[in-house]
Amino acid sequence: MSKFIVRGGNVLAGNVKVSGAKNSVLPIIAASLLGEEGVSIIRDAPPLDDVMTINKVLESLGATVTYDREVITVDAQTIASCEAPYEWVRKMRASFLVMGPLLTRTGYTRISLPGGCAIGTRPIDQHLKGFEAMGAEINLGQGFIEARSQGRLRGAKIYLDVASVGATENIMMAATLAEGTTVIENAAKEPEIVDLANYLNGMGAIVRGAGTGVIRIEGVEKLHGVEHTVIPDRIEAGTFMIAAAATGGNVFVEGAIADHLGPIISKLEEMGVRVEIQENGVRVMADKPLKAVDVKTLPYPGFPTDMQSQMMALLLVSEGTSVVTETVFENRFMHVDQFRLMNAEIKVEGRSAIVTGGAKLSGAKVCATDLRAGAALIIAGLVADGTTEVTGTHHIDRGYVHLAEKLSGLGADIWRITEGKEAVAEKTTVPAQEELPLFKVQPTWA
Ligand SMILES: CC(=O)N[C@H]1[C@@H](OP(=O)(O)OP(=O)(O)OC[C@H]2O[C@@H](n3ccc(=O)[nH]c3=O)[C@H](O)[C@@H]2O)O[C@H](CO)[C@@H](O)[C@@H]1O
Ligand SMILES: C=C(OP(=O)(O)O)C(=O)O
Repeated sequence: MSKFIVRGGNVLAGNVKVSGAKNSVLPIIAASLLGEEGVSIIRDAPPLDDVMTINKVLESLGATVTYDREVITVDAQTIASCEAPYEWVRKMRASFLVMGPLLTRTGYTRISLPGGCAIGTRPIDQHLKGFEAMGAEINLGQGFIEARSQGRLRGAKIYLDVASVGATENIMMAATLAEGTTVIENAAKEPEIVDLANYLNGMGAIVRGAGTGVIRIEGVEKLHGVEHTVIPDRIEAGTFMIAAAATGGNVFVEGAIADHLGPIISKLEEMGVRVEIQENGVRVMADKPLKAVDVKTLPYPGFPTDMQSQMMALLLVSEGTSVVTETVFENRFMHVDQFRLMNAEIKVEGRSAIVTGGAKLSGAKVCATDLRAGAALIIAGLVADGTTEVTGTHHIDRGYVHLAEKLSGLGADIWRITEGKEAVAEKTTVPAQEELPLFKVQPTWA
């Protein structure tokens, strides 16, 4: 049992460095399964629990994965299994991203169904629709999804009913080794999609249009390992920017790419925060009372759902009433009840939350109901009177590297207690690899 203890009242100041993006590195590691020749080297890979989990998935498939000081190497020349086990897939939805690479490389895959999770039901129909359009046969049963193709997948035109990040990535990866051209319409445009496309192109794929609503992929026969540096995490950057603004601070967020943070910068400026864009990062300065603003989450380049709860924490201490509308996930207001424990006044009406600003937040015992809710509660703790204890730290460890140390470096009074001791989890190594059978899976059509 572990928890963060935050004593509110300190103004954040100084410099904080952003780690590599969780939502880039996870699909990139999955894409490494496409490398039939050579080894991939992935730099700026953050030491997150999610990264360790996907590495375990790859190891369970027979790839050799090493992790050392934010550098991952993946040797996927030999694949021993096409089945991603429940043990790992249940821990993290992004494990499902191995389906596209495995299916296109070997013609068969069986993956445990990723469960629904706290923030919404999160169906995978668009991923499956894409694979089917490319000629795969899909079977569901006993908690697994099985996909097989007779011969190589075939390029197809696929219109996504929702601009799903995961479906765009999975289909894009599957299309790299398909026969002919695949066109994904209404594709997601997130910077992480562009990072993945760059990685795939480095492996020898031909992907064009990533970052726009139409992505075109020409299938090739074979891909190889490549060296790649992951982009900085825009959500982590945004979290520090909001923490700085909430405390009336002056913080330089090193590595933040302003182009990826458009809606966050705009909203902060509307509220009266000064944001200075520099070559290697973004400075946030808040030296006067902040104004309430309305926020609506949307797919990129709209306001990210992954920043909604942190933004709500900031709106709680701004002047006036704000309306926060969540359009991406149907159940992403669970932090509201936790904020209420801290004396917040928030009314939820359907997909909108009406936030009464000017709250005198008071420290309380609260629980992180998901990853970003955890960060938001810590931000609220930074400005609350007294002490806040945040449990549910396993959610936070999925997506933030050394959060307590980074905030302490900015002057926050925050520490972590693990099993009664003052400690901070260090996660820099992948647990020892279990013995795996080393036979090579051949494509079903070979
Ligand atoms: C590892 C990763 O990159 N995670 C991010 C990714 O999640 P993820 O890729 O799971 O999110 P999606 O973009 O797929 O989901 C967006 C919406 O589409 C719906 N949907 C999705 C797929 C599908 O087949 N059918 C369907 O209806 C979902 O239920 C949701 O309402 O994008 C989300 C939206 O920006 C972020 O919050 C997550 O942090
Ligand atoms: C929802 C998130 O991630 P995931 O899709 O990995 O659950 C997130 O990063 O906030």
